[in-house]
Amino acid sequence: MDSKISSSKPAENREPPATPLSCAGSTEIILNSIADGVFTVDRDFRITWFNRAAEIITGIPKDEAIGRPCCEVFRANICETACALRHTLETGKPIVDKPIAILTAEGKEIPISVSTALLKDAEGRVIGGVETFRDLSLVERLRRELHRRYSFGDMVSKSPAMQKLFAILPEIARSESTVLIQGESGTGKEVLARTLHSMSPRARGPFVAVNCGALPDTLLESELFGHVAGAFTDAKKARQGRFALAEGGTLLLDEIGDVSPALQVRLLRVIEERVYEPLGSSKSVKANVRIIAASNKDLEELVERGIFRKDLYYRVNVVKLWLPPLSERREDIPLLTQHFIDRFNRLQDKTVAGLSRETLAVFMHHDWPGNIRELENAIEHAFILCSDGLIRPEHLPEHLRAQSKRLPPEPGSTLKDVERRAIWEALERNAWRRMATARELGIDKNTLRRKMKRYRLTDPSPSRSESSLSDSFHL
Ligand SMILES: Nc1ncnc2c1ncn2[C@@H]1O[C@H](COP(=O)(O)OP(=O)(O)OP(=O)(O)O)[C@@H](O)[C@H]1O
Repeated sequence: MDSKISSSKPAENREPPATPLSCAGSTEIILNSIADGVFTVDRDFRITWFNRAAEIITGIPKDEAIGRPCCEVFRANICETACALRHTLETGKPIVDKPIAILTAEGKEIPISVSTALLKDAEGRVIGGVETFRDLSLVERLRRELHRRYSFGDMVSKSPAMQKLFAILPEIARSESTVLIQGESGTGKEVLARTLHSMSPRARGPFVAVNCGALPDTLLESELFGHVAGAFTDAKKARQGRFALAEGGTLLLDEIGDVSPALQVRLLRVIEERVYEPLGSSKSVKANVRIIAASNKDLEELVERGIFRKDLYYRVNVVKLWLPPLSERREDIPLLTQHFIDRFNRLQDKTVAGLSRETLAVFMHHDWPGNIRELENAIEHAFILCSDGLIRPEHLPEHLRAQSKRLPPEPGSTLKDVERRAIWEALERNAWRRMATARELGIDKNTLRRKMKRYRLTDPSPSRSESSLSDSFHL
């Protein structure tokens, strides 16, 4: 992406122009009428042209800007370390929509996105660079407002079901009732339990989580209740259990549906009477702990099947909260995505701006069996390959990348759009077998081949694409 703007200097002169570049009349009118800031620099990074929006965004009049080094005028947080224009002038490569911050003339920091390109004269010689920039203050304000409206502690969601949940959480947090959180794996049961704890009067006390499904029965028992020295062969010293560690705070019993019948009895007692005995001890210990239980299994069904005690179920099911799977709250995908991008940008000091259109389409079509954890992992994966700009399908984990090839073409209303989509749908119906597809569409196979080439329709399945090539005809 090269930009050509006529220079007032003779083209053969390789020295940076001493006088400002002048845009041809109509170009200048156009550049001054757009909302994006535009400025050009010579090869010494001195500003040679500055449009009206650049004056408005930076608060610096054109006459003051022209001739000065761009870092003095622009005062961006990347000027010293990662100047976008320097990168473009040194590598010849443009930068697109890099989010940065600048200081205005009033000393106010504002977020902007910048794009850069080489500036060439009429003969194609590089005479400097051009930078366009967009004020993101409003976008940022709206984003913060959205975040405020749709967030609750560390959780974000705009889905109606979750909004209802957020509305009752403060009251639930204030009470001492035992809470049961149900939802598929990765839907946020632990983060919800933490949120409840942090909003409760016990917030200054500890939050302790124990995954009851991860330990065998005997270990889990000593993990929960602790043991005295000599309680069993390896118990050289006494050890506190999770109930003791959670004293004065909240204990999350995660995957409670996996607890054995014997241990269910012990849990029932501690929940009912708030006392327990460490292993090997006959002395009862008081437990001042609020209990939150969580399960990705349907406890009611486990009760019906006789796997989970009914009385324990009623004890933990005082307040039941259900977290819907991500596939049932797709409206949350963009919000959660931005939430994780912001978090990884902060943690990894990167400037990833968001998702490309294709990536967003992949995310919106995927079923997310691993729910929010899977989404978070996909974005973390993308951050390995992407430091700034937009996350594109090639940055995604393989299983998602493969899906990007499966997406239907963008809807459109021109005859070409409609034809492209009809061919894609017929190919999908016929598992991308061209003979069968051509037959269904009533066209000859060479016409189908030409149209597939024109519309860039390729078989998304690599293994099949070879066989479908050989079973019908060769490109
Ligand atoms: N509403 C949300 N907003 C932001 N982040 C969320 C939300 N829900 C879940 N997460 C994040 O998703 C990840 C998985 O959440 P969490 O561990 O709480 O799920 P879980 O249901 O307890 O999973 P499991 O059943 O496998 O233990 C965590 O990193 C959590 O911070």
